[in-house]
Amino acid sequence: MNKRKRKAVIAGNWKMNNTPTEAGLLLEALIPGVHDADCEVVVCVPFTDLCNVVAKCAGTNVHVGAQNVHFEKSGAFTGEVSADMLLDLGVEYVVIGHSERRQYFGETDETVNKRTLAALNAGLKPIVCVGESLTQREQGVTEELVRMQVKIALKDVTEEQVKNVIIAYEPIWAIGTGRTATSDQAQEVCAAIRKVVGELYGNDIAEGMTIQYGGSMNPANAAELLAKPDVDGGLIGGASLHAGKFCEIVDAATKG
Ligand SMILES: O=C[C@H](O)COP(=O)(O)O
Repeated sequence: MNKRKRKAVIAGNWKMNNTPTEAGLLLEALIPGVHDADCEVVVCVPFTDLCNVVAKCAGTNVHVGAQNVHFEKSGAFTGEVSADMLLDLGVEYVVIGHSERRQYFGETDETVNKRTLAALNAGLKPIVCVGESLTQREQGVTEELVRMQVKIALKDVTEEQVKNVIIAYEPIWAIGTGRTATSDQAQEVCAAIRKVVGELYGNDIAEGMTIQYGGSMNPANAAELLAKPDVDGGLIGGASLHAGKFCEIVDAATKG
């Protein structure tokens, strides 16, 4: 039993990796390795894997997420997937506003807000990503930027709904680079996020919110990052593609 204030959420973001067949093989190794985890375990997988992954995770403690959702309910939006479609498949979580979507697919704070509302209205739990570029960090605007990203993402989200939101702090310069934020840097920004949530919704809601860190989290640095009081979990990219590494991170969160 760990001493965390909040239950940690360890989410693997597979990004554009793993065919349905490969997903099945990865889960065969992963599921037994996390069965006694004392944290929430989530895998956020490509749309094409969702059906198989939901079936494979049924009856286990592994929860399933998607990596994006469209904000309209239905209609002429070729290539898009709605929140109701995900929910009907048995999906529980959805990553929204990942920096790769902001960088390569024109995602903005406004569309992040629309997707967050669509996910919440359908009953999905959004994992909303925020974070600064290296230039923004060097210019000293990290906190200001992240505050703005959080405020816009949560516009019109009700007090009841925000209890189902997870915020993932992902400094862009730490994603896939092997360059992790120090545990103090991660703590500082996660605490700033909790503060702005407190200003918007009050301290009780802010204290209950799960705030993850993401950016080159791995078995070697997870325990130190997760030991910080405002870091309630991780959004893991590269290391989530290896069952052994992912299980070690889950283990670090379990030991707390
Ligand atoms: O969503 C996950 C993050 O982008 C982190 O990716 P990474 O662990 O490969 O740096």
